[in-house]
Amino acid sequence: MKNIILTGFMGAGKTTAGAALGGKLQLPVYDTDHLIENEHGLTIREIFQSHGEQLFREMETQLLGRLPSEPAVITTGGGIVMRAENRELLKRAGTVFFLSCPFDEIYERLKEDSTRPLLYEKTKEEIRQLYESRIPFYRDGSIEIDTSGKTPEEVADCIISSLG
Ligand SMILES: Nc1ncnc2c1ncn2[C@@H]1O[C@H](COP(=O)(O)OP(=O)(O)O)[C@@H](O)[C@H]1O
Ligand SMILES: O=C(O)C1=C[C@@H](OP(=O)(O)O)[C@@H](O)[C@H](O)C1
Ligand SMILES: [Mg+2]
Repeated sequence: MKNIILTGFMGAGKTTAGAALGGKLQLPVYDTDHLIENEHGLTIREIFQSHGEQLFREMETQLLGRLPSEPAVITTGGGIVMRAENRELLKRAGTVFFLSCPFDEIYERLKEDSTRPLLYEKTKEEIRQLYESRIPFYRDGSIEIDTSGKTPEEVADCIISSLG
C-alpha cells in the first residue's frame, strides 16, 4: 500500500481526519508540522517568530525528502503545496488527497485560533484571498474529498472508499 497524503487549507481537518484515518487503517500517522516541531523543539508559532516563514518552508521541503517508509498516513501543513518541488515530492511519496472545505466553514473553525501565524492580524477577506489563491495548487495531481458537513470520521471513511 502507498502512503496516503492529506493536503488542504488550514482548518480543513487534515491533522484530525488523518489521525482518524490512521486508526481505521492501523497505519502510523506523521504530521509534517508535528515532525518539524519535535525536531526543532519549537512550536510552529515560535519557528515563524524566530526563523521566519522562509526557513520554515525550507524545513518542509527538507522533511519531504526524508519521509518515513510507507505505508503511512502523512498529514501536511496547508502551505506545503505552494512549492512545485514539494508537490512533486508529495506525488512521488504516495496518493495525494485534497481535503476541500468551504471558506466560511474553515473561517468559523479558525477565527479563535492562535497557533497559525499566517492568520495573525489578517481580516476575513485577506484570509479568503489566501484560500482562493491556493486552491489550484491543492487540486494539482490530487483526489479531492469534499469534507463539508462531515465529521473527521466520515472524512476518513470517504478517503478509504476512494482508495478502492
Ligand atoms: N470535519 C470536521 N468538522 C468539524 N470540525 C473539524 C473537522 N475537522 C477538524 N475540525 C476542527 O477544526 C480545527 C482545525 O483542524 P485540524 O485538523 O487542525 O486542521 P488542519 O490540520 O487541516 O489545519 C480543529 O479545531 C478541529 O477540531
Ligand atoms: O497554510 C500554511 O501556510 C500553514 C499551515 C499550518 O498547518 P495546518 O494546515 O495544519 O494548519 C502550518 O504548517 C503553518 O502554520 C503554515
Ligand atoms: Mg494540521
